[in-house]
Amino acid sequence: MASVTESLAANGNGACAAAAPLDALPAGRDRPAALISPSILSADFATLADECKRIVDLGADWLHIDVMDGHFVPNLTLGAPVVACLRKHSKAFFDCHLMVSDPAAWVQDFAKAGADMFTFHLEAVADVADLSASSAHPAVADLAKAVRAAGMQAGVALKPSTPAELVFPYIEAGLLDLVLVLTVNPGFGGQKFMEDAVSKCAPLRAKFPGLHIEVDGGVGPSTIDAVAAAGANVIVAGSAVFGAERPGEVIATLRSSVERAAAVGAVQ
Ligand SMILES: O=C(CO)[C@H](O)[C@H](O)COP(=O)(O)O
Repeated sequence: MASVTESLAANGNGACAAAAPLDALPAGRDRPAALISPSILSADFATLADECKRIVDLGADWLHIDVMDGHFVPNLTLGAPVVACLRKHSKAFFDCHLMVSDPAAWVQDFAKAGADMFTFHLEAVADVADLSASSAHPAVADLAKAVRAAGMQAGVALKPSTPAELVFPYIEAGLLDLVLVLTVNPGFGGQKFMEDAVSKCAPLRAKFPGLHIEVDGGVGPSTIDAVAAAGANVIVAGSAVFGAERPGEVIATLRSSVERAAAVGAVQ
């Protein structure tokens, strides 16, 4: 699997190239395809395998799996054993978001369980005060490398209060496949979308045109246009999809908003 930086190098858009002005990006330049990743946090856990199949059949590209340890966030969900059970029923891309205090402890278990993306929180691995926009923190870099070495793609998640620039060193070093921008404080589905937080996507998209930028929290038909305009291409939606009368229509609405924004190319 090529890393983001390898892909950028291959298509002539090195990650270190000067960022284009936000309003001057050529239409669709290298932005990865729209991917809709419904969060199974809002599914009926009693029939999880059936819920996963239903939502993939209705057009979901990935399945977003929220893992919470009751410590990093004040809620408990599921762990690697449940992912392993789901893997027996689904070939879908498992987009796992680890809201846990010690993500390094779970890399091998999630790899064995069949996770495809392992996204850990920057704030769980180092004190935000010790992070910098210009140099990589060894604990974060080592964890991203360990995720890749275990055969998964590596993602880093940012709480709403964490600046986007703190993740730049790891993208520039070619260590990340995805950055997850939280637009709610992590822990629960069904919260109100924080519009301020989505503005973090714009500098990421301007500097890293080929990066997967995922937005999660309060995303649905009424908020997707702001998310898409900011440059996100991977869309997580829990209650808006699983709570809908016609989830397939919601998935299609989310996708077409991202595709429209990518065709225009600008980020706001
Ligand atoms: O990470 C999460 C919460 O920590 C969830 O993925 C997210 O909040 C999705 O739920 P909704 O779309 O209902 O806001």
